[in-house]
Amino acid sequence: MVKICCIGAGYVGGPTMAVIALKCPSVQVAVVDIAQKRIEAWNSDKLPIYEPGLDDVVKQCRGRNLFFSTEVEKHVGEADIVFVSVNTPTKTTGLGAGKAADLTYWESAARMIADVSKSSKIVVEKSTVPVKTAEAIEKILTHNSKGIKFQILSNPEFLAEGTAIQDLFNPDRVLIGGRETPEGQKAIKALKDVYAQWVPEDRILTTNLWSAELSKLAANAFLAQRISSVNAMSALCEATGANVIEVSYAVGKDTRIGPKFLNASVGFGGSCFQKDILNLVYICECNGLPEVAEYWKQVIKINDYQKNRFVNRVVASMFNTVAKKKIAILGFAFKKDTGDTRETPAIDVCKGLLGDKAELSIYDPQVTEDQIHKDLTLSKFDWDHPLHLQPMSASSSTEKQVTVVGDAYEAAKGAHGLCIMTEWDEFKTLDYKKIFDNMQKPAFIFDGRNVVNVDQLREIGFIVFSIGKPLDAWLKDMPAVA
Ligand SMILES: NC(=O)c1ccc[n+]([C@@H]2O[C@H](COP(=O)([O-])OP(=O)(O)OC[C@H]3O[C@@H](n4cnc5c(N)ncnc54)[C@H](O)[C@@H]3O)[C@@H](O)[C@H]2O)c1
Ligand SMILES: O=c1ccn([C@@H]2O[C@H](COP(=O)(O)OP(=O)(O)O[C@H]3O[C@H](CO)[C@@H](O)[C@H](O)[C@H]3O)[C@@H](O)[C@H]2O)c(=O)[nH]1
Repeated sequence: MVKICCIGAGYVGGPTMAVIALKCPSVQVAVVDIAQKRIEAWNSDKLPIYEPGLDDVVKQCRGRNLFFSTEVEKHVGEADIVFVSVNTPTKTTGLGAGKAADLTYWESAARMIADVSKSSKIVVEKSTVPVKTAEAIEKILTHNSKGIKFQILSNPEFLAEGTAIQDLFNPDRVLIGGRETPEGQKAIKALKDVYAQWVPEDRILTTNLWSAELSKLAANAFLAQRISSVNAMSALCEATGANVIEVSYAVGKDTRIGPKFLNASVGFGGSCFQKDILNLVYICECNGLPEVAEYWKQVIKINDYQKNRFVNRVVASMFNTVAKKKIAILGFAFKKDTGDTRETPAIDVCKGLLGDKAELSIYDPQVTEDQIHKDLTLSKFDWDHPLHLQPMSASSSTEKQVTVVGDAYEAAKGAHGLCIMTEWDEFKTLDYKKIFDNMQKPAFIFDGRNVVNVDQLREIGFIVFSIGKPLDAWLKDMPAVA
């Protein structure tokens, strides 16, 4: 029986290994982590992450051929294939701070693999890493390997949160990079055999190591660039009277461009796009390519511009001050169908409004009160470390200005304005007349996700701002400069 061990029971390690266990009943899969609470949650009825379809997959194989454990060394020692799916945050100090990937967790995992291994292993990079990381990992593994042979593969993950199970069941492609030696090719085949149990052969791509590592950064940069492109257009739409929904539909009808990933928004969030582009920028700079670095940096600059523009629009519309005004925040997760708040644009928007002394009432169907308070006090990039290494307590000043409530109506009660930060389906069907009746007047809605029906809300009496849509007269008279 092939034994797989995955180091890192997070958003990638957990769902990916659960699907491998489901689709390959003859493979034994152990997912290990240093975070005891996370492992306890994986072994309980309340899994540590919310992901549609995940509960069902875990229930089918947990205890059969899927195990979650803190016995990291034991399971690594026994495995034939070791996936490494640990955090690769942006460095906050030292060389490359603010851009380069921090490989501390990866390196410590690699050293541990080298220390505990008594048999040859395939080590798979599942985390997103800078191109050429495999070379460094190889050095660490072979330095102390007591004659044991390790083959390194790059197998980046392309799942998106909220659709992870669907993406894993039916991936656009699985990418496996390895050494071009006979041993490297043998290792590629062993991993390919695992995926081939459910992924059609023509969707399993094999490349050299560096192409696989770089393709992951490239794919995220291309995806994020589409969003920044449409968001840049949204600003121009607001200035000219064009409607970004119509523009992106017309643009996406060109089969060379395609319709997906062209939704204008308050900005992209999530644990990957910004981190991976910063990483790409740093690699370009290190390789003497400042023009290429500058090109990709612009994707992040437009994203920051979009979030600032949104805050300025809120404040400028409300007579240039939100001090002591209640503002409802609907949605805090970085996208719908997840409780994940890493790099969510809601954090920047809330911090911007708190800076202008607003009082926020926040509702999200999946994000806990604790998480929201923590997010509003954590420093940039601190979130991307194992849980027990993150600061725990929220600051009392934020706690005074922020309340977290259990539904959208409560959040909006008595508020001057309402901001939609996540495109949860339930926000499309709220009783906006009831919300309007319970708000201060004039009542404002700022839709950062284009989910509301602007005409209907204007008829009810709201002043409505929806990203990239023609502005109503009130907003035209109150220009917001980013
Ligand atoms: N989240 C996504 O959608 C996504 C998609 C594709 C790729 N990725 C990449 O995958 C990697 C993991 O991302 P994630 O979202 O799953 O992160 P995560 O924070 O949810 O999970 C990482 C886990 O690794 C554990 N860990 C860290 N060091 C460890 C060690 N030495 N031994 C054992 N466990 C250790 C942490 O405790 C944590 O539970 C990152 O490189 C990320 O860029 C993420
Ligand atoms: O048209 C769009 C599409 C997305 N978004 C936003 O972009 C962010 C990222 O969304 P998405 O890509 O769907 O989720 P992630 O889970 O971050 O997945 C991305 O990042 C993962 C981690 O690397 C990759 O594996 C995935 O392929 C890649 O899509 C979210 O804030 C979305 O709201 C938009 O604003 N407009």
